[in-house]
Amino acid sequence: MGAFRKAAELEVTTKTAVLIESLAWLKQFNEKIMVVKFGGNAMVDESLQRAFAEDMAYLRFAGIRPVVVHGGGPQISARLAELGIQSEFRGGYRVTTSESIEVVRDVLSGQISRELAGMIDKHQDGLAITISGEDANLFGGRRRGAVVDGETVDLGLVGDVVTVDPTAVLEAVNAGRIPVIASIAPDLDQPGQSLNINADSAASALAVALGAEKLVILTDVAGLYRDWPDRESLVSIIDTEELTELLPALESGMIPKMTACLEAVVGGVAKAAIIDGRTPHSILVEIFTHSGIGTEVVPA
Ligand SMILES: Nc1ncnc2c1ncn2[C@@H]1O[C@H](COP(=O)(O)OP(=O)(O)O)[C@@H](O)[C@H]1O
Ligand SMILES: CC(=O)N[C@@H](CCC(=O)OP(=O)(O)O)C(=O)O
Repeated sequence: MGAFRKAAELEVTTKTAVLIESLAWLKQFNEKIMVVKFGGNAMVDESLQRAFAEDMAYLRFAGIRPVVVHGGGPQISARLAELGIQSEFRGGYRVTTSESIEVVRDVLSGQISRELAGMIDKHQDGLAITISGEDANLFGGRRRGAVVDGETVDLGLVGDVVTVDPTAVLEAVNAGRIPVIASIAPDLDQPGQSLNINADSAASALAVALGAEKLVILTDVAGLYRDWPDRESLVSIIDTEELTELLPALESGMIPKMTACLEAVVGGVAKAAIIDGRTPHSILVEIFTHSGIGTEVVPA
């Protein structure tokens, strides 16, 4: 009986400590915009998507204003494979043809945005609103290449976000809604043409334009590893100067991801964090505890 009571008391003390630790963060982030990028590799099963939707509702009802930008790389590759089209990545970006851009749009705006919004809406009708980067003048893009082994290579219909009109997103957020955004943009140089935008870089450009307090990127690794794949080399905090030096040594998906964090923080976002989205509710630990998790990028 004594031991049982002690265990119960300890459980209450632990829960109380976690709840009260969140007070500092609830105050800091109250009514602030937080851009959350949900990577395609972090949403590989429905239960992770459901937990993510729950977290977004949690943030919103805790007084924070979350804005979701989602990816869908593995899902786009799967759909292309069904159509007999092979995926090719260069420098972390998908080489995109006029055929594959239609698939990119279909999977991102037509499928994933709707699925995520539907799951968020389960917490309150009309809580989420889907917005594509092609809607309401949200993004304007310009074609870009990638640098591979010191050479610039062509990526086809791939772009950077060069203009952001955040009006529609701000209207949604001010109405208490959670925007769910797909990373595709009209090409400013070629009217009628769409460009495939890496979702990390779209999230970063949007975070800067919105003056977001924080950018959080959910992926399928614990964070940035300095000597990938050495699991002992996880970086917990890095400033923009050190990251600028490290960037040329990075490979594959980490290139757009860390570039996005760097550009967000240089652009005025106070912090950018990369966390493991495969652990359900990891974002709550990142936001509401002192130690956080994953890798945090801060100003130099
Ligand atoms: N230095 C590094 N640190 C962590 N992950 C790395 C690193 N270099 C390459 N990677 C790879 O990058 C992947 C994450 O990028 P990506 O697949 O594009 O994710 P997402 O779909 O979430 O955008 C990791 O799963 C890992 O395989
Ligand atoms: C240009 C480019 O690479 N675009 C990405 C867009 C989706 C994305 O970024 O998805 P993740 O966040 O899951 O990687 C692609 O086609 O895969």
